Amino acid sequence: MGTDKRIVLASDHAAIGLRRAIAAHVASKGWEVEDIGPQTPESVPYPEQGAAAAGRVASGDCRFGIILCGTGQGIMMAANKVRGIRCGVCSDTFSARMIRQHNDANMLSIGARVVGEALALDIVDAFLSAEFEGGRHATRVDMIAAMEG
Ligand SMILES: O=C[C@H](O)[C@H](O)[C@H](O)COP(=O)(O)O
Repeated sequence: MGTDKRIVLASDHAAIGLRRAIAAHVASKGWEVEDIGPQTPESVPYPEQGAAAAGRVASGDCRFGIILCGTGQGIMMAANKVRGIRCGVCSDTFSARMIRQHNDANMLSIGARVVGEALALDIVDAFLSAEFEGGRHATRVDMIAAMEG
């Protein structure tokens, strides 16, 4: 299977259960899942987990990344420090679709203490089924890339 159907998942300790549910869900949709963990409930710092997942996307080894922490915010901040990563936190399906269509996001972050499992799976589906629209949006995404120096 090529990298176009490979997705990396990672979380901190606050989102293990939801991460596993998402992993099973995307695997059932035909995605090859690389799950960075953690697998045990001990506290793990979200910056390390976000950076690890972002590295897999930035390297081109994974097409997308889905990351989770309690709010989705901290791990998103860490992932966006990695060159080439565009990650948004989503608690609704509209935003999940729009960060693909307008922002060409390559990572999605979800807060496990914010949204329930059913909504989280819908958010994942919205993200993975949307396509970047290019055009005027590409110009703006290029401006973000230019900020990376
Ligand atoms: O943005 C940070 C995340 O929400 C973390 O999951 C959260 O800060 C972890 O908190 P705690 O260490 O109290 O479980």
